[in-house]
Amino acid sequence: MTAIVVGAGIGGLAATLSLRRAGCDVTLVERAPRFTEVGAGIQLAPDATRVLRRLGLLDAVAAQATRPSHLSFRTWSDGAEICRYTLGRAAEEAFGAPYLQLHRADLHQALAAEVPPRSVRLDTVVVGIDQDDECAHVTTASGERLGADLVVAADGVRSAARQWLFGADEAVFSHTAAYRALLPADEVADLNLPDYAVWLGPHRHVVHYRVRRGELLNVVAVFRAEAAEESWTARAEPGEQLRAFDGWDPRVLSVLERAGQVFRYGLYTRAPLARWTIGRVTLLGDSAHAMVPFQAQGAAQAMLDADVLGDALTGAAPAEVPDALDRYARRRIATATSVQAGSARAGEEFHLPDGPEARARNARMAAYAAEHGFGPQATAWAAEHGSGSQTTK
Ligand SMILES: Cc1cc2nc3c(=O)[nH]c(=O)nc-3n(C[C@H](O)[C@H](O)[C@H](O)COP(=O)(O)OP(=O)(O)OC[C@H]3O[C@@H](n4cnc5c(N)ncnc54)[C@H](O)[C@@H]3O)c2cc1C
Repeated sequence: MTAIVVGAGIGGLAATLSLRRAGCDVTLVERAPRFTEVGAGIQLAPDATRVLRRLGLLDAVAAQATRPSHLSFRTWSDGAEICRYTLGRAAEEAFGAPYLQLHRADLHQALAAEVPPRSVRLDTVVVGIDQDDECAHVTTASGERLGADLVVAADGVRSAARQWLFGADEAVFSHTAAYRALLPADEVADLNLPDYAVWLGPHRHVVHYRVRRGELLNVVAVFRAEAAEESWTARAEPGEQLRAFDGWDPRVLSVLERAGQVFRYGLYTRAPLARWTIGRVTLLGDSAHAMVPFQAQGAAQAMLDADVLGDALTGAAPAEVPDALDRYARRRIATATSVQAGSARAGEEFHLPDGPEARARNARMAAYAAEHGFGPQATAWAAEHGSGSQTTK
């Protein structure tokens, strides 16, 4: 079985490894001249770290990561704790895999290191995908045509493949933007910050957690915005983010003040699709289900796609590829779509203005944490997939 994967982000790399594990000969095509992952921190919930374990990469990734003991939700103005959700060893025992926080580049490198260089075509832009009964093809900007039994389009939130397959829907601006920065953790040691906290305020929130074995503090401030470009490398004006957080808990302001380089990122989504697959071609990752990051699940869902795709192709003959891709999409669409909706809802809940609705939200969260210990997303996921040492299957 041969496969072409378009896009070497976290989704495309995980798909390449999962397909290789299923016995496919994979060519990974990426437009960038070298493997890169910009941005800062990423959180991997147990659904994603179970996939890393299946790929044989959990130990290597965990060695670069931090494992928070809990997530603390706080109020914006005085920092009072609304509730805390258990993570750490208790979550690992309950869900059969750890909750990890790490630098995106560390995750990307761990995945990329497992792809043999002869399987990779860098600096190669895909400009078209077509297929017949026997074969799927990609056409590159230099006019080359590559063929395989299947093509996986993991080309991100701005996916062109999605438009070629399903028509002209565009990435949609979520009217939220994220300021992000990385600080040496010892520069903020005097603030006694919780290791992992979400500070909820009117129309905005701040998240921080530690990466690189705790040496760096990753800070993300999210707020409503009229417009913002989708770029990991656009710098924010100095002080721009501070004005937006006037009156916040002094610890949050101190962190934002000490952040040297701040980057601004507009958050875009794609509408849910009823189908991801046509014949021998399928979408995977953000191209299929880009979502706002308020449940930290975009990359996790891409990795779950990759895992299920590999299983669907295991033992399939080339003639069975369309059926196998259908099985993959049927197993993934409902969950990914519900996580997309849940992430959008989390944003609305996080950004309530001060008043009765925000107080009711706080009371709900505190009651939930007191009863379950874990957050609602983790509890729902365990109910769907089973907990303990079972696999994701
Ligand atoms: C601020 C923020 C915080 C986040 N935090 C988390 C988190 O904590 N946990 C989590 O699970 N998720 C998180 N996410 C979501 C996560 O980053 C994405 O869901 C994930 O990176 C998507 O991976 P992907 O491989 O699908 O797409 P991408 O990473 O966008 O990769 C697409 C690749 O395709 C290549 N490409 C595109 N077009 C072509 C073409 N025509 N030819 C060849 N190559 C092409 C691109 O160069 C790129 O390398 C966050 C997102 C944001 C914005």
